Amino acid sequence: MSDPLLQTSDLTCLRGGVPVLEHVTLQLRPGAALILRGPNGAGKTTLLRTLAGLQPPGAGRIDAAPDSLTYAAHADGLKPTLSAAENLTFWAQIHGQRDRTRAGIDAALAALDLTDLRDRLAGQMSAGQKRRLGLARLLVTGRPVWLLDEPTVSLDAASVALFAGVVQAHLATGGAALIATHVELGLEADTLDVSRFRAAPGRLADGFDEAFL
Ligand SMILES: Nc1ncnc2c1ncn2[C@@H]1O[C@H](COP(=O)(O)OP(=O)(O)OP(=O)(O)O)[C@@H](O)[C@H]1O
Repeated sequence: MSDPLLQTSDLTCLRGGVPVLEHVTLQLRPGAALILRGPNGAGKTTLLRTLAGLQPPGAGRIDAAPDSLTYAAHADGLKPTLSAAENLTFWAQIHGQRDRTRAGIDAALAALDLTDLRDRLAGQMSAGQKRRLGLARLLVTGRPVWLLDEPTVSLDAASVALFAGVVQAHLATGGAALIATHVELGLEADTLDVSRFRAAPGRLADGFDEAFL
């Protein structure tokens, strides 16, 4: 069996400096998707943010190759005054994919059914179109592990199916995905209910840095 692309052991995840999850142990191997479940407030976003490096763990380990993770958060994170193609070019460049060709950008647009909107400013797109463009960014990062927080928000049924196909194709090429979602994506994947890692009511972690609210 191939080595995991992402592995945590005994991880404590903090929010606002207070432990939300404790003893999180998971593995993600090439070709695998893991669906994160749990009621509102259970800690799915907190776990993804911690894995993405947006806040330091309170304890435990995260093992992944350098620059192997990319995070698609609740917000689309688009530049409204750039076109769809310009947004993807920008995103490819900040992920060090400077040689990403026009064909690569166009392929990402096509995968999310955005070819006709190639030159449309992101700020002039509908909510679902913006979300599809936000998801197309994943394809130009060159990163194998996708951390996805409610990726299907604003998507209609056809777009949910389209996106599920994009994830499936990513897995088929040896990628992996950790997906927090309340929606059934139809992927062959294990599920993990983060409620089982709920931390005991806690106090502010030692050395808490307010930069990580
Ligand atoms: N900035 C913050 N400071 C302190 N606590 C926070 C902060 N953001 C979220 N929390 C708390 O952390 C806990 C976990 O929130 P989180 O956003 O990870 O849940 P979730 O499982 O993603 O929920 P949902 O399904 O609603 O998206 C919640 O109790 C929430 O109120």
